Formats: sequence, C-alpha cells, structure tokens
Amino acid sequence: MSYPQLQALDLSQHYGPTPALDHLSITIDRGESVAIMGPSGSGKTTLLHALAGIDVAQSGEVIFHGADRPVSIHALSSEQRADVRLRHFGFVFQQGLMLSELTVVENVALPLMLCGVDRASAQQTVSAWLNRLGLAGMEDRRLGELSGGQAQRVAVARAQVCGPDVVFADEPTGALDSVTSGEVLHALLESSAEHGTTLVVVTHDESVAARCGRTVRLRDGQVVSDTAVTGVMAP
Ligand SMILES: Nc1ncnc2c1ncn2[C@@H]1O[C@H](COP(=O)(O)OP(=O)(O)OP(=O)(O)O)[C@@H](O)[C@H]1O
Repeated sequence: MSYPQLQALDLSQHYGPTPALDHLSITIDRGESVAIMGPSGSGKTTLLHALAGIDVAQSGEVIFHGADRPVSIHALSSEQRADVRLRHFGFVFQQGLMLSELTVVENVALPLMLCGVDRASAQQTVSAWLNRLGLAGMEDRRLGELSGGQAQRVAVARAQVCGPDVVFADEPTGALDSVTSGEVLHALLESSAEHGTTLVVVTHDESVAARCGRTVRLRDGQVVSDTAVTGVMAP
C-alpha cells in the first residue's frame, strides 16, 4: 500500500486576529511538485514551516511518511524534528542558511558530515552534485564571493546532497533576475524529478508555479484553490 508523503491535518496557527493557518488540511503525494501561492500574509511560510517541522502549529498535526513508518511530526521533540529535517528534508530559502564564510564544497558537504558520511564518500557525492549543477571549478570559492544565481545553485546542491524525501523551498528565486531564476528553478525541478523527490515551493511567481505539477493557493490561512496540471482538485 502506498501512503502520501505528507499530510497536514486541521492545522491552525494564530498570531493575531487573522489566522496564519485556519483549520488547513492538505495531502502531498510522493514525487509531487507543489507550488504554494497566495497574497502576502496568507500563511504560505507558516504552512511550509509546519510541514517541515521547523515550527509546530498550535493545533492539528502533520504526518510524514518516509521509507518506513509514518511519523507524526508535531508529536516529536525539537531534537527529533531536527533529526527528521536533517535525514529526510532539504531546504532552499531565498537567503540565509548558507554559510558565507565557508567554501562551496564545505557548504554542500555539511549535511553529509552531520549525517556521519565519511569524508571520501562525502567528497565524491559533493563533486557529482557540483558538476551536475554547473558549479565545477568553484569548489574553493567562499559563498560570499558568488553571484546570487550561483549561490542558489549551491543551495540546491546542499538541499539534494543527502537524497532527501522532500525539498522545501521558500521563494528560492525571489532575489534573482528572470533568466537566473529560470536556471535555478530548472536545477531544482530537474534534480527533484530525477530522484523522485517531493518538492514544496512557496512562491509569488506565477512562472515558477507554472512549472510545478500542482498549485495550492492560500488566503487567510485556508486553501482557496488546489489545481493539478491534469485538472482542478477539491480544496
Ligand atoms: N513569528 C510570527 N509572529 C507574529 N506573527 C507572525 C509570525 N509569523 C507569521 N506571522 C503572521 O502570520 C501571517 C502569515 O504569515 P506568513 O509569513 O506565513 O505569510 P506568507 O503568505 O508567507 O507571507 P509573505 O508572502 O509576505 O512571505 C501574517 O499575518 C504574519 O504577519
């Protein structure tokens, strides 16, 4: 029997009078690419953080189905959630997360080292990803010396290097011009499709959403539309 990759069940989160998440439920299947859209303040980042176990919503739960048993993300301690994030999830954010003082190789190798992969295998895996993403020759550059597009391709390599089940991206191309944005998005979508990785992308950019298999639109913390390439799914 196959299970969905992620299920958010009846999530609610209030910071003020308008809910950031309002009894929101969503199911994401393995290998899907899902764009989360909606106006500013509609709850996109709050939803991404709840799905990825970065934060825990005030009510509801998130079930993650990895290779083995399902895990209730919200029932885990913060250390356990950090371990799930390290072993099963990858992240590409608009900025931050990357360590500008470290080199390209060091940034990409970091999650592998944290997972206990030995140095030789880590080096091999990192070089394969850097070649793949057109970053060969930049191994020893510091992140702070790269262009925005190069840095985001390093972020994609780092998100994918441990072979995650899910990559979460929050405005991954938000700071880039349209050509560079297209290249980074291509790298993200192609590498996810090739490895069967589930992709959840928060974006304001319709051209990013157009290249995902499904678009979920939020307003005031609720799903107002859920459209797959093959048709419209019920919210
Ligand atoms: N840590 C926080 N403290 C207080 N309010 C918050 C916090 N995080 C989010 N909010 C509020 O929750 C609502 C949803 O925020 P969220 O960042 O999820 O929206 P968003 O759709 O991602 O917005 P944007 O597109 O502007 O990034 C907003 O009203 C926001 O101000």
